[in-house]
Order: sequence, then C-alpha cells, then structure tokens
Amino acid sequence: MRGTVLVTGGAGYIGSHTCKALAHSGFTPVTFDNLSIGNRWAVRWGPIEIGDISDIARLGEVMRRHNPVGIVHFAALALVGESMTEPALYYRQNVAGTLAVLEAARAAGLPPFVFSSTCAVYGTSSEGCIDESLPTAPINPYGASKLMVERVLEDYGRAYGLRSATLRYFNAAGADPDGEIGEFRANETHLIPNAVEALLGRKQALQVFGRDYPTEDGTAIRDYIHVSDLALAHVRALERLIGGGDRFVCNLGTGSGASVAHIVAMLERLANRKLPLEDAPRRPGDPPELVANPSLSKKLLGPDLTTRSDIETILRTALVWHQGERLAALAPSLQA
Ligand SMILES: NC(=O)c1ccc[n+]([C@@H]2O[C@H](COP(=O)([O-])OP(=O)(O)OC[C@H]3O[C@@H](n4cnc5c(N)ncnc54)[C@H](O)[C@@H]3O)[C@@H](O)[C@H]2O)c1
Ligand SMILES: O=c1ccn([C@@H]2O[C@H](COP(=O)(O)OP(=O)(O)O[C@H]3O[C@H](CO)[C@@H](O)[C@H](O)[C@H]3O)[C@@H](O)[C@H]2O)c(=O)[nH]1
Repeated sequence: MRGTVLVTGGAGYIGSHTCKALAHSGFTPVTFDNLSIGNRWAVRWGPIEIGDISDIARLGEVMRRHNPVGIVHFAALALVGESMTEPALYYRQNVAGTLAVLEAARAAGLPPFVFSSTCAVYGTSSEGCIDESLPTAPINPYGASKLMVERVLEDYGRAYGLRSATLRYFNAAGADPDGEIGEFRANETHLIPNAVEALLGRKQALQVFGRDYPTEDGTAIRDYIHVSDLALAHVRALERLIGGGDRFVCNLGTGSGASVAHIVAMLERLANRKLPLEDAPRRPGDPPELVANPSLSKKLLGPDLTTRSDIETILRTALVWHQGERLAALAPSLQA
C-alpha cells in the first residue's frame, strides 16, 4: 500500500469517485465528511470519519490516527445560485472551513494538499478558451470563496512550505463507468442529473435557465468533464506532489463546450424519447460560457486525462447509473 489519503467530502459526488481512483492506485482513502450532502453508501473504498471541517480538534485527532501522506480537500458548498442568496454561508464553510483543515494539517506536518477550485474564479470569460494566465474576477460568492482559498494556499506555500495543487475544474459530469457510484444529492440543482431524472419521468420537466444568452442557440455553454477523468487527475496531482513536485494551479476541462440545448438533444437521441422542458429565466450568477484551455493540465498530469469526457460517454454513464444503480444504492439495506 502507498499510504493513507485524507479525503474531505469523500462521500460527495467527485470525492467518492476520487476515493475509488485512489484505492485503485494503491492508496487508502479515509473520508472525512459531515454527510450534509454526501451519501454514506458512496463511501466504499476506505473508512469514513464523520465530522465537520470547522472542527479542528476532530480533524486533528483523525489526522493523528491515520497519518495521511496527502490530503484531498473537496468538502465545500458548491452551488453558484445558492451562493448569491447565502454568501455568509459560503465564506464560512469554504474559506473558514478550509482554514481549519489547513491548521489541522500544519499540526500534522503539512502533507501535500490537493484543492478543489473552480472555473468560477474566472468570472465572465472573454471570447474563446480560458487559460490559467487570464485574470481572475469571480462574479458570484462561490467563485470568490474559492479564489480566497487559492491565495491562502499560495501564502502557506511561501511561508510554511506547503506543496499544493489547485485544480480549477470546469463542470464535473457523468457516473462511474462500472456503475458503482454516481451523482445523487437530495436537493439536486445540476443540469445533467436533473435532465436525466426528467427524462426518466421522476421530475415533471427540466427547466432551461435562459434562452437569451449570446451563444449560437441562446442557451449557456459549459465544458463538461467526466467525473472519473477528474478523479484520475486528482490521483496524478497527488502523486506529483508526493514525488517532490512544486505547487501548481491548473484547469481541468476538455477544451470543448456544450450548450444546454445540445445536452438536451443528445439525451433525447440516446434515450429515443422526448425530454419535457420548461423555459425559465437566467439563473443569477451564471455566466454565458465557460470553456477550458486544458493544455497545462495535459502537460502536468498526462495527455490521456480526458478519455471518457466526450458528451456521449458522459450522458450514457449518467443514464445507466440513474436507471439502475441509483435505486440499488438507495436501498435501506445498503444505507448502514
Ligand atoms: N460538481 C462540479 O461540477 C464542480 C466543479 C468545480 C468545482 N467543484 C468543487 O468540487 C468539490 C466537490 O464537489 P461535488 O460536486 O462533489 O460536491 P458534493 O456536494 O457532491 O460533495 C461535497 C461533500 O462535502 C461534504 N461537506 C460539505 N460541507 C462539509 C463540512 N462543513 N464538513 C464536512 N463535510 C462537508 C458533503 O456532505 C459532501 O459529501 C467542491 O469543493 C466543489 O466546489 C465541483
Ligand atoms: O436544471 C437546470 C440546471 C442547470 N441549468 C443550466 O445548465 C448549466 C450548468 O449548470 P449546473 O449543472 O448547475 O452547473 P454550474 O452552475 O455551471 O456549476 C457547476 O460547475 C461549476 C464550474 O462551472 C462548479 O464550480 C460548481 O460547483 C458546479 O455546481 C448552467 O448554464 C445552468 O443555468 C439549467 O438550464 N437547468
């Protein structure tokens, strides 16, 4: 075994897929999660320690017991729309919460640290793909809270020698290709799970937030990256830091964007049925278009980073999981 990795938010969507990828690479993932959003059944590749990231004493005790060779920090609130109405919550959880994790990590000798940042730090992108040299100018408190942590990591690196990777993901999507885990939150707001649930008749309709964006079909464009590709990127980022690599910041996306209307059309084609739609106003805080320039991530983490990230594979894996495994995962016998 290659040692233990502390995964905050390991019961969540990206965290659980990353635990699987870590375990497959020989690490033991230890999930630290308060289960406020994540699911107990999604923690399958290592132990869970229930706790809140604001609780430094609990974090310290868990770190002393497991002595991690690295920390992957996912735990956060992550909804653009909610951050517009509840900014205090976002700054408390995402900024103060991360400071608590970092303080506990200092007491544990500052193991390498991989941080979930977001393309929301860029704000409203200029024309074309976004690369890491663009200025950061978040337009919502969620993006602002992540950018603050990026700065903290920079300063911890300079002053305390913390080696960290800041990964600015674009839109995580899809489900584990083996069908073991997928995207499930009690109050879902994300496009693809909402669309799939509407397609399967579990939701009345998919709301389309805005058809008046300055894009070709009027709907907003995002760069969707398969969650298992994201998970692999975390393992590689951690390996790079454990191997002595320096602090780095990079995008994780594919370089091509898909509009809401494109996702809808592709889902209808794959399932061979109509998706019930309802037009709605733009969601506050949503930029029209966010697409990554993925060159730096491919250089640092490998050219084969996005092999599962074509829209068809993303939607097929999401559909398969929502159709079958989600029901099995939610069965009471598996909840213990
Ligand atoms: N989903 C995306 O498309 C996306 C894109 C960019 C960045 N991110 C970032 O990736 C990370 C994970 O996103 P996700 O989509 O898997 O989210 P998620 O909501 O599915 O998972 C977050 C996990 O953190 C846990 N958590 C939240 N607050 C906590 C606290 N105070 N203490 C302990 N545990 C807590 C939740 O229970 C949940 O298991 C977040 O930091 C998010 O900002 C996500
Ligand atoms: O029911 C829905 C849900 C979403 N959308 C639209 O679909 C696009 C994608 O929305 P969503 O899936 O909610 O993702 P984002 O708001 O782009 O945010 C995700 O992706 C960001 C990076 O772009 C991350 O930082 C966030 O944590 C993560 O929630 C946006 O234009 C939404 O307006 C709809 O039209 N209907």
